Amino acid sequence: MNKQPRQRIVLKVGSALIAPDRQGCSSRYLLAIAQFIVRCRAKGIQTILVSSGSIAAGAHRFPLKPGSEANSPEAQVVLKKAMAAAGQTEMMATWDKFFDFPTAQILLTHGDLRDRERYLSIRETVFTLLDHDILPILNENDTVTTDALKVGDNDNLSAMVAAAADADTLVICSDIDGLYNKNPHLHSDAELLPEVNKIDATIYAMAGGSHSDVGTGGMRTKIEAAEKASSHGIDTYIVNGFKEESFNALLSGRNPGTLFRASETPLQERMHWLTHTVRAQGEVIVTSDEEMDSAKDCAELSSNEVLEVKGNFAAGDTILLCSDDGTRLAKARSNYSSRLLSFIAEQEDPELADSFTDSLGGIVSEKDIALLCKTPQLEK
Ligand SMILES: Nc1ncnc2c1ncn2[C@@H]1O[C@H](COP(=O)(O)OP(=O)(O)O)[C@@H](O)[C@H]1O
Ligand SMILES: N[C@@H](CCC(=O)OP(=O)(O)O)C(=O)O
Repeated sequence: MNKQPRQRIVLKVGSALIAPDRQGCSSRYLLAIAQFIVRCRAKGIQTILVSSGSIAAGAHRFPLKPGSEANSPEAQVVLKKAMAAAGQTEMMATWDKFFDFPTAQILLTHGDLRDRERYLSIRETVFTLLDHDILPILNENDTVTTDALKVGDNDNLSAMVAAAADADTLVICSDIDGLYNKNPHLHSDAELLPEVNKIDATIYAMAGGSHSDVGTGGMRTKIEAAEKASSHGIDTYIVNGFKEESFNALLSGRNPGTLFRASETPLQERMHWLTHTVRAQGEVIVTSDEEMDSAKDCAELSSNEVLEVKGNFAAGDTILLCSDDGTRLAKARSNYSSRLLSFIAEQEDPELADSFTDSLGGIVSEKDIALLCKTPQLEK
């Protein structure tokens, strides 16, 4: 489905705004946010909500029983999943009562987003809901997800949703005015950055973690989200969701927080998905003198140039191509499993190795390669 010639906003609302004291959902801050959604829609701006808060909203249903074992990390995870299940319905009911139009719930995990078919299916569902003036409300499906399958924070999730939905703006509503040059909860002289045009290691170095009982990720995950969104041509705002003025400012075209400008050379949808949504299942190390400046160069990779195969991956999984000096060259879908590729790469006779790839095809295909601009391994 093609991008429609209209504005589309993804609004991400953090837990602190939904269930600030973990005593169920509170309408205290949501009214201004709901009004913003209503006013966006009245202006013809399509709106999608990514709402955190199921765990914080459900927490009050699980008072700690005397002598219970709920303090071990494993028990905490189990408890949070149950809180999310109980809190999600309460959270949806709370949003629903603000609107005189229908809402729809979409719960997903990273496992859904990294699978191309499921990703496209989510995309089409969102477009269909928007076409019918229904407000999509998304959250991670915390109850079913596992470490391997989760996105883990709704900042990154909102950026993946914004890219999937071809949005032009992502608004992250937080408990603070925007990105400061250092954590303002620790440094009284911290200064707010109104605009960020380039996200690099200096910007990441400004970000600390969360200080609240309910937030996940702090500023770091918001910058990651802004980086993902920007490279898909999406402007990202971090604003203070506690302040009604933030929403008035946005509606009148002013920036109330920090604006991360969209890249002027955005990635095309499929390349963006490969770069920012899919996670690599393994690595293929190639000699650093290899020319890897284009997708065509990568697609011409031969098994003789493979130095090492790391991790366990199946044919069709995504891998990182790295050079032996640690530079990340590209992300690509592998046409080989890790076992088969290792077997071929270990052949001492280059002609024999070539004969395998001649009959089985290239290690990666040109259409499934996203170049990574030669980023160092530990950039962030
Ligand atoms: N450089 C920074 N600028 C602003 N906030 C920061 C910074 N570094 C760390 N933080 C913390 O990030 C918090 C916001 O993230 P988080 O607690 O995850 O909330 P949310 O629920 O909105 O996602 C701030 O309240 C602050 O404590
Ligand atoms: N999916 C979780 C929220 C995770 C999250 O990122 O929370 P937050 O930092 O408050 O946006 C929930 O619904 O409780």
